[in-house]
Amino acid sequence: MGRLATAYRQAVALHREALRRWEAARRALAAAGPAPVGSPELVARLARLGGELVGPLPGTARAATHPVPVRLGEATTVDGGFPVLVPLGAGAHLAVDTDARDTRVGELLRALVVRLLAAAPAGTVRVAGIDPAAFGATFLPLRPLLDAGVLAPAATTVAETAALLDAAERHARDAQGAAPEDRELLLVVAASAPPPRELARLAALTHAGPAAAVCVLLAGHPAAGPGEAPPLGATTQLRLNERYALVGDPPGRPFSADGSGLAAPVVLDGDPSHATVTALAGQLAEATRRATAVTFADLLPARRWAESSGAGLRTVLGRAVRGVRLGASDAVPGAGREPVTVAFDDATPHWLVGGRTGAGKTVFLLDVLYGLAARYSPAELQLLLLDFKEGVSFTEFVPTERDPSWLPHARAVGIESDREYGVAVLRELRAELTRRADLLKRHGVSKLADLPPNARPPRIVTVVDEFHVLFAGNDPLARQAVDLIEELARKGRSYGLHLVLASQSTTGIEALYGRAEAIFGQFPLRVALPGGGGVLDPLNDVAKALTVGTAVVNTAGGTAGADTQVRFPDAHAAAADLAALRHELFAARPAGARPPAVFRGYETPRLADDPTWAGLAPGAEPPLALVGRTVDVAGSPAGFRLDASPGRHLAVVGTAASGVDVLRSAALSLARQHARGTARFLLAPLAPGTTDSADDLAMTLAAAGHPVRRLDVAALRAHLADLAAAPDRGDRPAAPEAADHRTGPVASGPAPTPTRTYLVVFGMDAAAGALAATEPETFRSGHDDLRAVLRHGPGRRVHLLGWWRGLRRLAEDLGGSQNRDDVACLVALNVPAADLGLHLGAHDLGYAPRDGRALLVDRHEHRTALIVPFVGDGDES
Ligand SMILES: Nc1ncnc2c1ncn2[C@@H]1O[C@H](COP(=O)(O)OP(=O)(O)OP(=O)(O)O)[C@@H](O)[C@H]1O
Repeated sequence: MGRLATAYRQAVALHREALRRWEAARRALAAAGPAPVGSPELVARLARLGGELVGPLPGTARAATHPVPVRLGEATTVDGGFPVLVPLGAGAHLAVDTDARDTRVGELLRALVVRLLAAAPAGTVRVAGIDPAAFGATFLPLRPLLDAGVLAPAATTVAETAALLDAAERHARDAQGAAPEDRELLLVVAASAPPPRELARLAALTHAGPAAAVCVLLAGHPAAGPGEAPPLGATTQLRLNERYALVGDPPGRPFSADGSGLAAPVVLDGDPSHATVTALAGQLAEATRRATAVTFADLLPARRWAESSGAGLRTVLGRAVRGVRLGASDAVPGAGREPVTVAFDDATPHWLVGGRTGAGKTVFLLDVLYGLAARYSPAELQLLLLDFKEGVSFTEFVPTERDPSWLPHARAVGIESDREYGVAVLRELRAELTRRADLLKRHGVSKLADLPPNARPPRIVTVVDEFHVLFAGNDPLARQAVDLIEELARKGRSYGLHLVLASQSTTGIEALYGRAEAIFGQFPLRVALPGGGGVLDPLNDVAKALTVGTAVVNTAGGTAGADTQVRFPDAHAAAADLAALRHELFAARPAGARPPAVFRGYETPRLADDPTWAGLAPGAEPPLALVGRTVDVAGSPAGFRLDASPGRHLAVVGTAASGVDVLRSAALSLARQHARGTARFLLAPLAPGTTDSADDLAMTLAAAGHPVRRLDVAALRAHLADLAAAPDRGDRPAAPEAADHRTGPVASGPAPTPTRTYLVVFGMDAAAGALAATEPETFRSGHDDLRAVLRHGPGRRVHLLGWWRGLRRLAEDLGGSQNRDDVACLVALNVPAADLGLHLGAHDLGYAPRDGRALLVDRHEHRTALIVPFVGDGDES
């Protein structure tokens, strides 16, 4: 009877008090005059008013620094009900004697979580759940909050609980050291009591005070005497009976004078609706996204090109993500603002970047490159950019038709690079390393940083995207690439040469077996993007929970504990800003700056577009037969000088139809180096389907004023005999053929005398039968004549340009591979590398035949190079 009477008195008193405050606040609000709806002033006033009556307005409570009143249910009295609010937040906790397997407790806990989250500004409360008894089921209805990143997956095992407590204790320590406005509240919700050890740690958190910014909601904690459960500090205790909850005195705001708590029984609030949870999660996710968004502008320095690369290069990657790791693989990210800076210097000379496809690797690299390019002038920094995937990672740094600007730091850019191109770039770098070693020696110093500023060359950052392609396979090329990378990684630090190797898979690269440690040991800075945990130590699993737009940066070779989680901006989304910066840097480029050398693996170069072709003019001696572009850093012309040495002929070998184009390029480029009418072309389209090409070529040559004649097999045979027998005939045209294709003005004047003869045979192998036959009178075969022409022709200004569809046929025509020097210039198309090696007597050619590529071999010059042959479209005239 006494208890009921007390409850009644308390209820009436609470009602009166509430009415009194309401009235006072209403009057105060009115007296203060009107405030515009939505104004911060009105919000602040309402917040004060609301906070005093029923709890804070949504999104305004500073629960990270002060307890805030949160409703937990309704007290029932004979006069009716009234809401019961208890203080929760930093330093104010709640315990229930029953665990969440009682549905009322689960519902209450969820309601409190939702209310606290709703009350505080977005991003200032994070929630971590412990639920050993129900294996996390208590938190399932809050799933949208998990997706929004404010709730961590529940700890259900002892290990997970211990890890969570580690994190919570770390959080408490950090918060105690942080300014109040920087604190975030960690709400630890135990749906059932963990084992005694962990329970004791949880209890200790309730004694840590408000500065620790922790709030504990602990269910299944009987408010029993000492010894049975660790005592809790600053905690409102709830006891459940069959129908009601009895609410103990809240810390600092007791209901009773004697410690007996609220005298009225309380009906606890039920679950928040799913719609409420979803809406809240949506708001929080959006607010978190906005609060933590990092923009491209965050990466840029206040002034362009203001920094010196003497001691190294630095740039801002993004912002640190402040997060509590809550278990083996989970993190609840918080909104960090501190910029994360990374460097290429003595401590972190090279970087290894990992991330699955679509993880944001390209974006990350663009962020880094623009960040560096904005800070350092081209005199301080140069870039070599190699991309081995299909894509457009670095295209924006090179001039295009649409945008002729380029990044002035870029020296060479490879897009969809060939491995051979990659190796060529690495070779250039090694040559640079040697040059720098000499430079350092001359100045008597041991590293770039010690050179006087006026003698110091720029640091060079080489980025290799999808580097596993470069090392793919176990062929000589892969081994060369690995050797070069190892040397550059080892020595680059002192010489200002820095490497960034990025890949979706950094393991299982055969060419690296046994050497990965030695090589990657030189890459102390590791960047793990989503799916890129392979670049970290196997024991370091921080990268597991990464989402696109975040990365783990580790400065200790991936070892756990040296990690910073960073959020970086989406460079793709800021394309306009990037372009603006690029144009700004382009406009500021030094006088005489040259665009980067560009290699586009997908490109099919045309003779007519080639700068070397454009520069060809009559009178070149010896003339150059252009066939394509070399796969090297400069994209240098691929061709052969046809001088007077025996064997200066061209054999194009392979079944690929591009053989026709190669011959065409060679013939047209040669023609361009002769004055009108001074070169004679004998065209023999012997392989099926080559007649049109030969006719087309004939017309173009004739239009350029050169005498042209079409030959069939018999005529070829006859001409070979003629050319072999009459040493001086090469200089003169045979009478009837000279005017065959003459057109235009040339026909009107006296014809100049051709000084060279080019015999262009489309499908030399088709003539094998005819050449094998012996002349009855002379006993000479066509092969005898051919071989005589091959040996003596160049001396008489006669050169053969032939396409053989098989290597064996070529060898037979030459009379065995011992005569291989008789045709010293070779363009091998789709010829198996082993056969080619055998023919050339060369091992380890490192050539893999593929579309759009050929191997150029000049036996006289000991030159072997991968080339991209020209394709013809008849535009060269
Ligand atoms: N910081 C970021 N914030 C938001 N979105 C991002 C961020 N970084 C990348 N993305 C998005 O992720 C997608 C993939 O990015 P990106 O092209 O860089 O991936 P990648 O790892 O290079 O993929 P791939 O290897 O397949 O080319 C893009 O749509 C990009 O807009």
